[in-house]
Amino acid sequence: MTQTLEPGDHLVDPGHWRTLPDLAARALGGAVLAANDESFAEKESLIRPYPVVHQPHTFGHKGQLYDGWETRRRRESGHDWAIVRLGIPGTVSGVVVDTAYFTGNFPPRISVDACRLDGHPDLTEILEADWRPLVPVAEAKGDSVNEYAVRDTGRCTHVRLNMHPDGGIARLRVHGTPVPDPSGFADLPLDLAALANGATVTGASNAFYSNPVGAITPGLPASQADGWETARRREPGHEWLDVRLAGRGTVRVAELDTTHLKHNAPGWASLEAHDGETAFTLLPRTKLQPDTPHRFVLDNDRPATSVRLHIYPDGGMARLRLYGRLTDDALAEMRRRFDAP
Ligand SMILES: NC(=O)NC(NC(N)=O)C(=O)[O-]
Repeated sequence: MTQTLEPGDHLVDPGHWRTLPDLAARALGGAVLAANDESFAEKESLIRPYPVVHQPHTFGHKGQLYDGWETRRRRESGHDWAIVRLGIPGTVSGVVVDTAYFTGNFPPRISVDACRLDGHPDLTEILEADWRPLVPVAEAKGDSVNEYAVRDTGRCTHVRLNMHPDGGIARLRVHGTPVPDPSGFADLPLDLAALANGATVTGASNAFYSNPVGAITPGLPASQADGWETARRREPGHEWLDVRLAGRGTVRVAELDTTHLKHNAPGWASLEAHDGETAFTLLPRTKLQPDTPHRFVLDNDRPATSVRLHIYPDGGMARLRLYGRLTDDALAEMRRRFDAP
C-alpha cells in the first residue's frame, strides 16, 4: 500500500485490514439471506451503509426500536444466526461486529463462519454448505465496535454471524480482498479498474470526504458521498488516486465520471499507467465538465499493472472505469487464484 495520508483521511491506518473493502456491503451486492429469528429487529439492517441511528424511549409494537438485527430472549439452549451473501466473494481478513446502542441486550459472545459456494446456490444448499470458522467464539462488548482479525486464505461467498446465546447487533462488516471468478469474463474486454474484477485502490493523496474505493465500486454513484472527494487544496500541486488493476492488461477506454460533483469537480484530469518500473501517459491532461460521465478512447496498446488518476487541482471522481483486456498471463494467474482451495 502506498497511501499518502493527511489528517481527516478515511484510510486511517494504511495496511490494516479495516482499510480493505467491506465485501458484504449492500452497495457491492451483499444480502442478508436468512436468520433463525428476527423478532425484535430486522436482519437486513446488518449491512445498511449508514451510520447507526438510535432514539431511546421509542417503542413500536414489539418493543424499543433498534437499527440492527435483534432476536428475542432465548429460553432454550442454542444460539441465533444470520447468513449473509457477500456482494463480492473473496478472502476475508477481518470482521467488524458493531453493537452500537445495544446495551442491555448485546450478545456476550459472537462467532463467524464462512463457506464457498460458487454459482447461484439456493437457501437449502447454503444452509447445508460446508461451513468453516472464520472467528471462533469470542467475547463481544455492548455499544462497541468489536473488531476480529481473521486468518483464513480461502475464497468465501457467504458468512454466518452467530450470537451466543442471543441479542442484538447493529452492523456487520466483512473486510477482505475480492477473488473474482474469471470464467464470467468470457474472453470479453472488462473494466480493469473494477473492485468486483479484483482491482483495488492502493493510494490517494487526500481522502478527506470519502473512502476513495467508492470510485471503483459497481453501479451509478448515488450521491456526492458515493465516490472519491478530496478537501479543497490550499497549496500548489494537485491530487491523485492510485488503482492497482485487476491484473496486467491493456486499457483502451477510460471513463471519468464527475456525476454529482457540480461545484467541486476537477478542472482537468490525466491518466498515467505503470508497468513495473515503466510509466507512460494513457490520457494527457484533459479538461473535464462538472456532473458529467466522460468517455475517452485511448491510443494505447501497452499493458500496465496500475494507473494513477491525476486531478487538477482537487475535487474528486465519482467513478473511474478503465476498459481493456487482461494479458494471457494475468488471466491464467486469476484462474489459479480462483481455483486455489
Ligand atoms: N427491542 C427491545 O425492546 N429489546 C429489549 N428491551 C429493551 N428495552 O431494549 C430486550 O432485549 O428485551
